[in-house]
Amino acid sequence: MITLKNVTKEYDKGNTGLTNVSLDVEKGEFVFIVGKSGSGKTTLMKLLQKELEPTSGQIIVNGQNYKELKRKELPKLRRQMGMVFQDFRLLKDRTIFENVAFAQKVVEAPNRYIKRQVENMLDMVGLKDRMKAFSNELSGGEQQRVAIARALVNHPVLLLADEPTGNLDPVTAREIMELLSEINKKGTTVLVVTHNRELVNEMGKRVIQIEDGQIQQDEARGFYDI
Ligand SMILES: Nc1ncnc2c1ncn2[C@@H]1O[C@H](COP(=O)(O)OP(=O)(O)OP(=O)(O)O)[C@@H](O)[C@H]1O
Repeated sequence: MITLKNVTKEYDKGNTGLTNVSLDVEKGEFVFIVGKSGSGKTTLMKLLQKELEPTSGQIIVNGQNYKELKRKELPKLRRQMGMVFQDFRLLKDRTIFENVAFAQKVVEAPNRYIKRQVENMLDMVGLKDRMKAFSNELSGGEQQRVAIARALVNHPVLLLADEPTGNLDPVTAREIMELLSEINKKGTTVLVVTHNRELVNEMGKRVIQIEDGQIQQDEARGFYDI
């Protein structure tokens, strides 16, 4: 699903985001990305979204070599990926339904189809009965569920989550991580950047540890031992 070959990302003024990173993630995997602040985790996520270009090396996601991708093919690539962030990033003046439907409107699906899809997604995250509420009427955990529904409504093959539990209390964080795990069990490949040591150690998933822009450790049933 994801292949990185000798990927280096240097920022202006000589700051290095990643150095010579090679990595393979198979379809259907669940992977935690851990590492200290400034180690390069967000750089990796941005490279995968093609928000940043690597200085050198190759990135191939879902069979698409980023170097060969034309600008007009970018929206299609992005639709194959769902994104979830620490700060939820919902539209505050819109209802829950509209927040999720918005992602579908972008692909110009027919209204009846949109309604069914949005309701299915909100049902999956346990918020169908709140779909007329506004996002500021929801708790942090509920807002993150909406963000997850929005990320999945176009049926992406890959879900990228950057610190999805960073703003949540421990109980809610566990619920959100379990939801991501359930989504993964249904077939979506999931990458989660996190500082949540307890949940990483509990869940027994693959853990890739990044240190100073390089992969320090990559273990199938890893631990967060930084
Ligand atoms: N836009 C930028 N311009 C210059 N340097 C940058 C830029 N973005 C990141 N960096 C540098 O690249 C390195 C990796 O940063 P990155 O944001 O990927 O780390 P991170 O592991 O996501 O950190 P955190 O856990 O704090 O979010 C850091 O040294 C950072 O200062």
